[in-house]
Amino acid sequence: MPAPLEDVADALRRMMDLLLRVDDDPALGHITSELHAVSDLLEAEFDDERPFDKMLHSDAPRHDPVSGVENAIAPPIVVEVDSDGTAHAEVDFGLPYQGPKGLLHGGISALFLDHVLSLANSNNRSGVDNGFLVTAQLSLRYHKPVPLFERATVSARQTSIDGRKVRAAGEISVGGEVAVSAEGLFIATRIRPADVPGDKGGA
Ligand SMILES: CCCCCCCCCCCCCC(=O)SCCNC(=O)CCNC(=O)[C@H](O)C(C)(C)COP(=O)(O)OP(=O)(O)OC[C@H]1O[C@@H](n2cnc3c(N)ncnc32)[C@H](O)[C@@H]1OP(=O)(O)O
Repeated sequence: MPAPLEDVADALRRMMDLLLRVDDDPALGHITSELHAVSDLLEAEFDDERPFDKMLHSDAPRHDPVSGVENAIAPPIVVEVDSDGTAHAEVDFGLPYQGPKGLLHGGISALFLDHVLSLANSNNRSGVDNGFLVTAQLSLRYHKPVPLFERATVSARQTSIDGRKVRAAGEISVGGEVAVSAEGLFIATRIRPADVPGDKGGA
C-alpha cells in the first residue's frame, strides 16, 4: 500500500526537530549518509525539477509552508473558519521556528499571519474581482514575544472589500493576550484562475 506523502513529511518534521537538539557527534557521519540514501530514493521518483503544476492542481493547500501537510516546513496548522468569517488555528511552535532563545522568530509570525489573513479573505470573496488574492502590504506590530512550546492562536478576519482591494486584520495570541497584531492589504490580480491551465482556484 502506498504511504501517504503526509506521513513522510511528518517523519521529516520529527527529524528536523531532533537535529536541533543534538550536538556534533561521530554518529552524525553515518546519519548523513543514510539521509542522502533516502534522498536518492526520493529523487528517483520525479523528473520535473520545478513541479509547480502539482500545487496548482491541488484541491486543498497541501504544499504551502504553513498548512501544507505534505510540506515538512509546515507544522502544519489546521485553519478553521467560523460562520462569522473568522479564521483561526492553534499551534505550538517548536524549535524549527526559533528566533531569539526560546522565542518565535518574528518572520515566522509574519508568515503565519499572512497565511491566516489570506484564508480569512479567500473564504469571503463575494463582490471581489475573480483574480488571485495576493498580499500587497502586510503591517505587523510585535507587542510581546511569542514563547515556543506554548499554545498560540492565530486568528484573522476580513475588514473591508473595495473593488480589487481586500483588507484583513489578525493576531497571534498566547494565554488570551495579543502578542503580534497584523493588518494586510490583498489585491485581486488581473490574471484569473481561469487563465491558468488546470488551476482549481487557490488563494
Ligand atoms: C485550493 C488551492 C490551494 C492553494 C492555496 C494555498 C494557500 C496559500 C495561501 C497563502 C497565500 C499568502 C499570500 C501570499 O503569499 S501572496 C504572494 C505575495 N504577494 C505577491 O507576490 C504580490 C506581488 N505583487 C503583485 O502581484 C502586484 O503588485 C499586485 C497584484 C499586488 C498589484 O499589481 P497591479 O498591477 O494589479 O495593481 P494596479 O496597479 O492595477 O493597482 C490596483 C490598485 O491597488 C493599489 N496597489 C497596488 N499595489 C499596492 C500596494 N503594494 N500597496 C498599496 N496599494 C497598492 C493601486 O494603487 C491601485 O489602487 P487604485 O488606484 O485602484 O485605488
